[in-house]
Amino acid sequence: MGIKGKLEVEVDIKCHGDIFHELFSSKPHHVSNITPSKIHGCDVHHGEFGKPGSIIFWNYTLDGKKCVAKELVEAIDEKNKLVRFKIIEGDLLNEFNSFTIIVQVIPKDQITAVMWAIEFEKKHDEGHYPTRVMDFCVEVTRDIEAHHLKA
Ligand SMILES: CC[C@@H](C)C[C@@H](CC)C(C)C
Repeated sequence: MGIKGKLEVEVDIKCHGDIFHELFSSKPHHVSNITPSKIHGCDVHHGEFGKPGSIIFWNYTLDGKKCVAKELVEAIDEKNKLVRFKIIEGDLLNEFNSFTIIVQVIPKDQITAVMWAIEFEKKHDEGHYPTRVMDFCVEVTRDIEAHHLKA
C-alpha cells in the first residue's frame, strides 16, 4: 500500500470564523462566487447542503488545470466548527488512494485561525505530497477573508 500521511496548517484570519464554518458546512456553493477563478462551481449531487452524508461536486482549477472533486461530507461538527470532506471521485484520486480534507475554525484569544488538514495515502512512493492542494486551500482562505473584510 502507499504512503499514508497528514498535512496540517493554521491560517490566522481577520474576519469572524463563524463565516468560514457556515460557508464550508452549509454554503460551499458560495465559495465559487467569492473566488470564481479558483472554484468554478459547487453542486450537491446527493442529499442537501449542510447535511453529513451529502455528496457535493466541485469544479476548480489547480495549477492551471481544470479539475473536479466529488466529495462525501463525512462530518459536520457544529461544536468544534469542523467539516470533513472525503474525496470519492476526481483528479486527486489519480495520485492518491485516499484523500480527506478537514477544515476547522479555531477561536484563539485575540484572533481566529482556520486549520486545514489533508489526510492522504499516496498511490506511489515517488508521488508528490499534497502541498499544492494545501496552498490552494490557503489561497481560497485568503480570498474568503478579503471578500468579507471589504464587505
Ligand atoms: C482541492 C479540492 C477543493 C475542491 C477543496 C475545497 C474544500 C473542500 C476547496 C474549496 C478548498
